[in-house]
Parts: sequence; structure tokens; C-alpha cells
Amino acid sequence: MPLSDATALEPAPADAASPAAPDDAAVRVRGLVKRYDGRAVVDGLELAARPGAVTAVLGPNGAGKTTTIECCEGLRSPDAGTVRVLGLDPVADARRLRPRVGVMLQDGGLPTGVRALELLRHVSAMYAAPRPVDELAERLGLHAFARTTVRRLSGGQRQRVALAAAVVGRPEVVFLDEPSAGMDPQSRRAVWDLVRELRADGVAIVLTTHLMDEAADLADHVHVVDHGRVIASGTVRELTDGVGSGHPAGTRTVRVEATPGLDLDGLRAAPATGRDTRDTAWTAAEPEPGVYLLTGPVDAAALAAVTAWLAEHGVLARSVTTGGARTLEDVFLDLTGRNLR
Ligand SMILES: Nc1ncnc2c1ncn2[C@@H]1O[C@H](COP(=O)(O)OP(=O)(O)OP(=O)(O)O)[C@@H](O)[C@H]1O
Repeated sequence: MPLSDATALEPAPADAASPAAPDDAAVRVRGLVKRYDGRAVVDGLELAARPGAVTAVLGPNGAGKTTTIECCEGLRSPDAGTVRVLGLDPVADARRLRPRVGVMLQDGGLPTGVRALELLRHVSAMYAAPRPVDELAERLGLHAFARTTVRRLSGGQRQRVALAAAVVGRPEVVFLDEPSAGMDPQSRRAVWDLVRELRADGVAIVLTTHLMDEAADLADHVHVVDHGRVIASGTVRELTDGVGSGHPAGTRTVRVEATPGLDLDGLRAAPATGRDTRDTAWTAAEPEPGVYLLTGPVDAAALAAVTAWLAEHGVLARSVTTGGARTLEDVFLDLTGRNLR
């Protein structure tokens, strides 16, 4: 999706530009530029994150995500542009922001000689009204390695301690740089549940991730970053629902898993059976044996017609699901290319 489409998906920031209008974004980045050795690794980046929402920043390795997040955290100073977190400047107003912002760095950023639970207790003591440490430790399974020093923790365990430390102070804004990288599926679920709970409590959550399922499941808004700029922006549904894909808007997919070798022409005609819509609105493919993708204007009647066709042909499908015309990963690869960075 070209930038012009991305801009169309992003709510117009015009009112926020006026000094009189309050900005409802908890995080607002405008025209951010950050250079290393004369090279702009962040190059005019625009980003907004709202309270009570998960904002995901996706992009290939080296795209500038961590640098952007670090500018928001006040760990780096922009070379140009503005960054506002809760209306404040993360560098100049660092002391005022510290109690209101939670940060989970990509490398953990934790002191290594301290025991895990001791560290969390120490961090919680810095806040006026922290979350109960034992409850948080229980939720993230920290008790199993409570007395192990951070140095000796596994990568996933260290990530869990870093997340606990980021949220223990009941922050209004949380920055999570690849929060579930290296975590086992159980830990990842615990992290996702915690993130959803923070969102329900009105926290603005900004996360970077390389896991497309994480972004698709969690994010209310996605910014795709490449070469230091946002190249597409919108909800997951907006990004995957045919916009910029060559399909008409509203195009979706019925995915059927069943026995291989079904009659593709028959299946393609099935959704339009007995209806005014023409079957030419549909395409059918069997991208791998026994997996069928029917792409077209999916609605309840079309889905019923597909299952009726399967029944007529004595086929008991293992699964029938509907979704966007493309996955978030398809969109990501289309936008950023398939070459390694
Ligand atoms: N301190 C630094 N000095 C020089 N170059 C740097 C520095 N920090 C980052 N870079 C470079 O800036 C670019 C952007 O890095 P950044 O860490 O922001 O990318 P990213 O999108 O977070 O990547 P990843 O997905 O791999 O974490 C990279 O090319 C990186 O090598």
C-alpha cells in the first residue's frame, strides 16, 4: 500500500496540529528524524498511539522501530521532528514522565546481579501505587525462578521479568519492544492476556513485534515501518481487507480444509448458487493439498452455500473459516518485499 493510502487510513491529525485543540493521542510522533553517522535511520516518521488501545509497529530488521521507540522513551534525542508522550517531551520532561510510563527494552535492560523477584520488589517500591508484586509474579510465572539472578535466567524468563518491571507501577503508557520474543507458547499467552487487561484499563500500549499473529491478535492499530518511515497504517482489518490488494474492497476469503482433490470449478461456483451474484466474482484455489481458498464477497449466505455444497458432495471439512483476503504477513511482505535485510 503506498503512503497515500496509508495516510487515508490514518485519522486526520489536523485538529491536533492546532495548539488550541487537545491531542487525544497518548503518544504522538511527528516528522521524527534520527541519524547515525550521517545516515537517517528514522526519516520523517509519523505515529500516534491512543489510550486504551494496542498500537503495533511492524517492520523488517533495521527499519528503525527500536530507534523510534527509544526516542519515545527519552533514551535518544531526535535530530528533527517532535515526540510527545502524554503531552510531554520524553527527554526534557523525563522526570515527570518516569512514574507514568512503563518500558520493556529489547535486550531486557535489567541489572544482572539481582534476583528476579527482589528486582521486581525494588522496582515496585519506586511507585506510589504499584500493582501487588506477588499477584503479578504469579501471573507471569516468576515464582519458579524468583531467587535466580537475572544473569542466570533464560531469555524468555528475563523477558517476563522485564515485562513485570514495565507494568508494576501502573503506567498510563507502556512501550514493549518485541515483548514475546523467545517466549514459550504458555508465556506468550500470559503476556497477551496481560496486554489485553492493560488495554481494558485504558493504558496506551505501543509494541514492536516480528510475530504477525501477535500483531493480528492484539493490535487495534498497526503501523508498518520501512527505511525509517511509516509506509502503511490502519487496523489489521483495513490492511488485510483488500485495500491495495487488487481485490475490490470487502473481498474476503473462505478457507476450507478437507480431502485433497475436490472439484475446484464446482467449489468456486458454490457461493453464488441460487443468488443474484455472479460466480465470476469468486476465485478458488488449492494452494496446498486439501486446503481451499475461496475469495470473493463473503457473507453469511455465501458461507452457507459453501457448506451446503460440501454436504452435497459428502465432504466433512476439518475446518471452514472466513478471513481477510490476505493475512497480515501477506500484506507485510507485499509492502516490504521478500529480500533479507
Ligand atoms: N547507536 C547506533 N549507532 C549506529 N547505528 C545504529 C545505532 N543504533 C541503531 N543503529 C542502526 O539503525 C538502524 C535501525 O535500527 P533499529 O534498531 O531501530 O531497527 P529495528 O527496526 O528495531 O530492527 P530489528 O527489527 O532488527 O530490531 C539499523 O541499521 C541499525 O544498525
